[in-house]
Amino acid sequence: MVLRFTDASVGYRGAPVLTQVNLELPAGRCLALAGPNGAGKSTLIKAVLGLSEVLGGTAEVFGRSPARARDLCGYVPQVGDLDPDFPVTAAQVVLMGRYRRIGWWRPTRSADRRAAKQALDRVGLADAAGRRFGLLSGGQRQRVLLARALAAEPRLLLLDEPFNGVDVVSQEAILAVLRELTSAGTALLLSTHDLALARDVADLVCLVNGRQWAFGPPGEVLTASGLRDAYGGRTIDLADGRTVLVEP
Ligand SMILES: Nc1ncnc2c1ncn2[C@@H]1O[C@H](COP(=O)(O)OP(=O)(O)OP(=O)(O)O)[C@@H](O)[C@H]1O
Repeated sequence: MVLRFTDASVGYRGAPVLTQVNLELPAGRCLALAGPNGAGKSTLIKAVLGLSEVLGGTAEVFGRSPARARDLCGYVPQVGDLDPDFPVTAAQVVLMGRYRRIGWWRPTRSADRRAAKQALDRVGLADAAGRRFGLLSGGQRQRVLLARALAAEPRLLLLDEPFNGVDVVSQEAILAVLRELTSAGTALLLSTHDLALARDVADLVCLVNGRQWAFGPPGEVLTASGLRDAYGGRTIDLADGRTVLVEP
């Protein structure tokens, strides 16, 4: 199993942010973390990376503690978390994805540069290699960050709100890569506010808000009553079988 959380609580400096996490993620599957702002989605992603604390229960990543599985995981942070003025090209950002393998103090080899180029190609941005990262659109920057994670050839890829502020072209490019990854056996954990997207792309959904409210296939988790419980809001059932959430 790629991920196995059992009665886990995660948080910072001893204070839990998200409790009662019980989930499993097998290889080649996509798990979406859904929940409102401040629900603890990023904190759970950081727990998998060993960047937030597991305060109770157990959290296994590839059968190890998160810190010991770090090299098997790739991470695509929220675009807004990065400083766009940092003076680097798209290709240099992607090359950073190789540092964990080669050590940042060692010179990159042609194999690393080739892997970085292939990763940029894969997200449809080969032409943008020499362009300054901060001058790319939000969607293009998100794709560059995806390419950086791909360059490390992870077996588990974590993506924090990968579709926030991303246009349709970039969203389609990202979705196509994510589908290729799961077909090749890579596991995905992504957070999203977009419940329709979670329903469409994920094999499994974990609904969180301070605690885990539900975990399972989208059809079982994203029900009107499940969403009402987790969000504490109202939902409207549409004729096409979808449920729309009305924030309180
Ligand atoms: N480094 C930190 N130290 C202490 N508390 C934090 C830290 N990062 C986040 N928090 C708190 O943890 C709670 C959950 O935040 P988190 O970012 O995990 O939620 P989220 O579901 O990802 O939200 P959003 O959808 O807004 O990104 C918030 O109350 C936040 O203030």
